[in-house]
Amino acid sequence: MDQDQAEFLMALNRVHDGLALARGSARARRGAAVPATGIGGPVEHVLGVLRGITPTEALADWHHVTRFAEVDGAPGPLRFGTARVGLGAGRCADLPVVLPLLGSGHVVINPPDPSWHGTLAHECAAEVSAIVDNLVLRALASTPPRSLLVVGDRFMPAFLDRDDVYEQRLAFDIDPTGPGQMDNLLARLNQDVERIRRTGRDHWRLLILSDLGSVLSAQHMEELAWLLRAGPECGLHAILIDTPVPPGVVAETVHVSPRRIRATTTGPLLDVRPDGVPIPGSPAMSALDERLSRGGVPATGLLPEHWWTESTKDGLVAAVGDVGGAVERLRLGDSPPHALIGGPSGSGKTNFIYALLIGLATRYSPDEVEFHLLDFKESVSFAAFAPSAADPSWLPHARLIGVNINQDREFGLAMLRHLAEQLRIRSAAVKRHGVKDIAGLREADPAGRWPRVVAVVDEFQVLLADRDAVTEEAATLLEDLARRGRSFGIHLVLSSQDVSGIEALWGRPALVAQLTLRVALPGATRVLADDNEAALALPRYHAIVNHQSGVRGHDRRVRIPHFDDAVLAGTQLQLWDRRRVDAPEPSVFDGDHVPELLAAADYRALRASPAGERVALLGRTFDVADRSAQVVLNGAPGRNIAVIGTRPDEVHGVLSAATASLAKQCTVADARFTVVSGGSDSIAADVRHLLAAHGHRPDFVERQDIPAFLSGLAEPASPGPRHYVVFAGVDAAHSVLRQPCANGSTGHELLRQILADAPETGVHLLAWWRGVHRLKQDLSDFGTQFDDQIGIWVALDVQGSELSGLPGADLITWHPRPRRGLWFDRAAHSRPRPLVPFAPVRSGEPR
Ligand SMILES: Nc1ncnc2c1ncn2[C@@H]1O[C@H](COP(=O)(O)OP(=O)(O)OP(=O)(O)O)[C@@H](O)[C@H]1O
Repeated sequence: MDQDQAEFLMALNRVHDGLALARGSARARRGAAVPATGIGGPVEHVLGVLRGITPTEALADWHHVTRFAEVDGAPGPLRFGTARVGLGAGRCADLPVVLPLLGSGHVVINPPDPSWHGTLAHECAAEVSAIVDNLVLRALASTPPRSLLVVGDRFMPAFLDRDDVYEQRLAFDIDPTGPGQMDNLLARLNQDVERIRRTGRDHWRLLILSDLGSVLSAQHMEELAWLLRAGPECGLHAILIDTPVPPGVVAETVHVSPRRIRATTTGPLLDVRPDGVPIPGSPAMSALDERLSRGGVPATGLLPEHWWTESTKDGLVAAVGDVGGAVERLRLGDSPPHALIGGPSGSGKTNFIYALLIGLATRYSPDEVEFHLLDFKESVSFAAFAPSAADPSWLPHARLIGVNINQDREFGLAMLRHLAEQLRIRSAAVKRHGVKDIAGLREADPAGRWPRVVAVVDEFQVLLADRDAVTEEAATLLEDLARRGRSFGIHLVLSSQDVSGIEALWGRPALVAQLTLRVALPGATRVLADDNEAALALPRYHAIVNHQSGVRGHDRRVRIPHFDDAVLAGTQLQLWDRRRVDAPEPSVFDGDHVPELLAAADYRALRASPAGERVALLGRTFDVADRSAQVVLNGAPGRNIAVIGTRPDEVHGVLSAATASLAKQCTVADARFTVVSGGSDSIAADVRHLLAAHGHRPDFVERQDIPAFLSGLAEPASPGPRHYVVFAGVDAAHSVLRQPCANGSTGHELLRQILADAPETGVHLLAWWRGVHRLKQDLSDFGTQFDDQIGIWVALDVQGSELSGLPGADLITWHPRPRRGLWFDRAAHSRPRPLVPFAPVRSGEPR
C-alpha cells in the first residue's frame, strides 16, 4: 500500500469513526475521537484524496479496475460496497465501504438480531451473495495469480464456476451437510495450517461457510474455533454467513436484513449498498477472465527475443516459467552443476523437461549446447525431437535420443559410457592447453567445438533398479560424471517419480550431493530437503525450483506453462530451419524398432574383402553409434557361430543377417556356401534364396543327406575358398547325427572333427540349436573346450544361468526378453553383451 492509499484509508476511517461516534455506535465506544473538524471536513478530505489517487484493485470502483494485481503482500482492507453520507445542506457523498480480511481476520455476515439466526441466508440470499461475490472478486483482484485458494459452499461465487478456471484448486466446492464433508474439510485445513506454521505461508485461503449453527457438532465447533484463531497468521481467512462465531475469533461483522446492510467498520447506522459484480465483458471481468484462464506467461512468452545469440561459456540459463508474471530462469553451470527433478506420475515432469530443453535450445546455438535424451518410461517423450516419416525435422541440439527404452538399461549404460568418453576427451584437452575447466578451454582453443552437454535421463531409477553389473557400472559412471562433469561442461538432469528414484540414490551420497538444482513438482517428496514440504501444497502446473539442494528459504514457486505439441512442433521447426546445412541428425535408439540389416550403416559399408577379414553382422548393439554386432570369421580356431533359441523369427534374423553380410563380401569364385536343413526347412530355404539373390550358388543339403555331406566335409582336402556352412537346426537333426556314417563315425563325431579342423580347412559353421543342453551334448567330447569349436555365440530366449559352460558365460545374470539376445565373441569380449537381432532378411532382397 503506498502513502496515498494509506492516507485515504486513514481519512476514511476517521469519517466512519466520526459518523459512528456522532450516532453513539459500538465502534465509537472503542475509543475513536470525534474529528475536530466534524464529519463534513473528513468526508471532503476523503473525496479530495480519492480524486488525487488511483486506488488499488482492493479499493477502486469496479469501473476503474482494468487489471488484477501481480505483486505479493497483504492487500489491505477490501472494498465491498458503497455508503451514501449526508454532508449537510442537502449535499451527500458516496463513500467506499471496506472490510479488513486477507492479512487481518475474518468477516461474519449475520442478521442484526441473533434471534433471526437460521433464516438470514434464505431471506437475504441476494444481498449476502453480493457481499461475498464482491469480497472474493476483490481478493482475487488484489492478490497475485494463483495465490488464492477459495473453498466455499453454496455461496461460492458463480464467476468461479467455469470450465477454464486454470487450476481446480482455485475454487473448491463443498457441501457442509454432506456426510463426512465437514470432517474432511476441517482435517485438511487444520493440517494445512499446522504445516504452514512450520514451513511458512504458501498461498491465501479463503473459506466461505454458511448456516453452520445446526450442522456442526461440538467437536467440529472446537476444530473450527481453533482454525479461525490460528488461521489469519497462516493466510487463512473465513467469510462466515449466519453462523455463530466461536469465542476469541477476530472478525468484522456485516449485519444484513432485507434492504439494509450495515458493517462494524462503518458504524451501525450507515446503510451500505453492495457494489455488485461488474457485467461480463467489462474491463474488470476481462481482467478476471485473463487471470482465471491464462494466469501467467505462456510458453511462447518465455522464448528469447533473439535466438542463438548467447554463449554458454559461463553456464546455462533457461526460462522455464514465471513467478507472479515475471519470467523465471534456472541456471546450470559451476554451481549448481546438475539437476534432480521429482514428482508423481502426471505432475508435469516431462513438460518441465520440455520447458528446459526449449529454453536452452532457443537461447543457445547447437555449437553452444547439445542434448543427450533418454526416457525409461513406456512412452516416447523425446521421440518428437527425432526425424520421422511424418515430420522430417529434428531438434538440432539433440545428439542422441533414446525412446521406448523400457527394460533396455544397457542402452542407458551405453549413453553413460559415451558421456564418460566425452569427459575423458575434454579432460585431456583441458590438460593439453594447461587450463582448468571448460571455460578456460574455450578461451584457449577458440577454433575447437566445446559445447556444453546436457544429459537428461527421465525415470533414471530404472537404470539403477537391479543388483547387477549394469547398475554397478551405471552408478560408477553417474558418480564420476556428477563429480567431474561440472568442470568439463557436462550436466546431468535426472528425473524420477520421487521416492522410487531417490531411493535408488540412497547409499550414493557423492552423487546426490552434486545434484544441487532441485525441481519439485506438486506432490513431490524427498526431492527437496527433508524439512522442506513446499511441494506438497503446490498447485497444479507449478514447480518449486531450488538452486540450493532444496534447502528451505531458497524456493522459487514457479508456474510452468504448457509446452503442448503445437508449441514444441512450431519451435522445433524454426530451430531446424536455422540449422547448418551439414548439421547431423541425432542418433536414435528406439526400443520398439526392429532393426533392418539392409538399412544398417555398417552393412551398407561392406565391400568385397579378403577371406580372412570377412565379417558377419548379427544384430544391433546397444551402442550410441548405431553399430552392428559383428564378428570376424578369420582362420583362428573357433570362428564358428552358434545361435541358440526357440523363437524361429529371431533365429532367422541372426542367421540370415550373418549369411547376407558374408555373401556381400565375396563372390562365387572366392567363397562357397552350403545350407543344411536339419529341421527348419523354411529358414534353410530362405537362406538359400537369399544367397542366390546375392549371386551365389549355394549347395543345399536335405536332412537325410547330412551324414554323406559331413563325411565328405571331414575328408582331408587341399585348402580351397572359404566354406560357410549354414546349419538350420542341428538339434533337430539329432537322430540323423547320432547314426554311424560310412566311415564308422557318427554325425556328431564328424561335426566335432570338422570344427576342430576348421582353421586349416577354411570351414565356418553358422549353426542353430534350440537349447544349450543339446549344444553341449552335441559338441562336447571328452572335455573338449567349446572355445575351440564355438568361439562366437548368440543366445536368444535363454536364461543366463543355463549358459554356463559356454565361453564367457560363467556367472552372468541375464533374463531373456523378447527381441533381445546376448552375444559373445571370445576374440573380442571379456563378457557377453546384449544385442537386438535384425529382422529376418528375406530371400529375393536386392544386393
Ligand atoms: N504446465 C502445464 N500446463 C498444462 N498442462 C500440463 C502442464 N504440465 C503438464 N501438463 C499436462 O499434464 C499431463 C501430465 O504431464 P507430464 O506428462 O509432463 O507429467 P509427468 O510427470 O511426466 O507424468 P508421467 O510420469 O506419468 O509421465 C500431460 O497431459 C501434460 O500435457
